[in-house]
Amino acid sequence: MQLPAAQVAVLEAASADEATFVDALAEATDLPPETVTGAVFELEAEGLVTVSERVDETITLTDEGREYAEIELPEISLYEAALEADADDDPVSMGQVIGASGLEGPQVDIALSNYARKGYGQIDSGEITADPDADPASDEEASALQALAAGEGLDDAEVRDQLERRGLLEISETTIREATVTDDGVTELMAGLETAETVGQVTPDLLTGGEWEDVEFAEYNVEADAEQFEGGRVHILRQTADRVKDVLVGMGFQEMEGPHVDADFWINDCLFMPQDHPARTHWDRFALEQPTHIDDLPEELVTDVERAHKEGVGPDGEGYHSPWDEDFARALALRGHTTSLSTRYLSGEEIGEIEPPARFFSVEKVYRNDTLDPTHLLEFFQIEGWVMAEDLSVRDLMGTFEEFYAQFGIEDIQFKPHYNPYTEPSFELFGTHPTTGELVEIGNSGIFREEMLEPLGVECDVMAWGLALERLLMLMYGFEDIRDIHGTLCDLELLRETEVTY
Ligand SMILES: N[C@@H](Cc1ccccc1)C(=O)O
Repeated sequence: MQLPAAQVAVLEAASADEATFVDALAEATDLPPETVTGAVFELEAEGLVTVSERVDETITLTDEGREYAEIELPEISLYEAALEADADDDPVSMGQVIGASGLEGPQVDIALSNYARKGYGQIDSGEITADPDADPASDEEASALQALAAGEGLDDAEVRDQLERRGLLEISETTIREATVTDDGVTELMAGLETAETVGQVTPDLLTGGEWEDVEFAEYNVEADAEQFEGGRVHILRQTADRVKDVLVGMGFQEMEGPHVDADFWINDCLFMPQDHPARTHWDRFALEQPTHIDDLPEELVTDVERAHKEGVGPDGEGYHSPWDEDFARALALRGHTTSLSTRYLSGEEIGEIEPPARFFSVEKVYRNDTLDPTHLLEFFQIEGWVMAEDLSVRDLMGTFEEFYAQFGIEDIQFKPHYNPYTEPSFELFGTHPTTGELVEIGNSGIFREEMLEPLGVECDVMAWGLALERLLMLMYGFEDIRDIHGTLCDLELLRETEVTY
């Protein structure tokens, strides 16, 4: 029998009595392991050897993991500082405890995001408590890091996954293959093997000399292990945002654009949000220090909005009967929702008066001073949208959402009655998380009230919404913590491997 040189060498080096590792065959034949792997598969295809394989895992600590194994986990430092500050009796200021803990930079985030999860205590609105019964000495993640640093293994899969997610260890997998010569292989070996010359690479000489016509070319081995390349790619949030835009354009919507920093007038007053509404003080807006106020507001609109706030609209109108201050409306802030774009467009300020029927959307960033947690970020993307047409009803609103979300494979939208000062009726939207099965709030919506539309000069119905792009991603890709896709704690593997297929 004639076989390529590598196969002859491998078959001769292998044994019929026991399985031989590819690495051992590589050493015995003096061939690179990938060549041996290729040869082994080809011999298997000829029925001359059998191949068995298993996947071996090696766990190694990252630099950060090694650091925590030596010093301690940031959440433990935070816990110790909180205990020291007597946080087991009363909640104490988080800033003070962080200062005392000696944690700095990203470690603060890391400590905060693991603290409550691991039962060290609670963090709420700038205050921290420490559970006196928590015991850092029995912290499973800390013990696992120490065991790994000491060269021991780690069997607890849950702890291992958690540490991997935290980027404290890396798991690499290698496929180990072994070959055993079959009876047919033995027969061929006894009969004597001849070496067939094969050519792996076409050269200019082969081509110009015409030799290529007579040589035998080596076959491609598509199963050989190859190096994995991790190039840059578009973030799944961006990919999904682009997809959302495509879907909305497909549904007949036009895109709105506008300032990230805007006057409260456009963000709140035009939405019939009373100036003493708790959200306007406690919504923790990010105010601007420089400049503090907008220069221009359309005068006539200011008068009409003020009147709606004070007296309401129509003959039986009811306003808020509370003071309305133009200076307050001129104050600048990072927008807490993109409904500021909707008020700008509806007022005619952006592209002139809009005639019904019309549909507009934006997929843009908004800013809220929330507490960072698995479902809340301080900056996130809102899918804003509105439809202006005669005689709109809640059926139109729900139908639009069903059509929109179905494009992303989400077919079980649920609605809950809600309240917004600017819509009546109002609905929150929920979807089911694919892995936890929990209901996740994904948006807020409603039909704009007269008190909002009349001053803007809109004479027909407008239904509108603000949906959370990141929450849509959670439903689509099944991750449970928004920080898996954003920021310093993101899950690189998830970002690398998630296919955006819709
Ligand atoms: N502005 C609302 C969303 C919304 C927009 C338009 C109408 C109703 C609700 C929010 O941020 O939650």
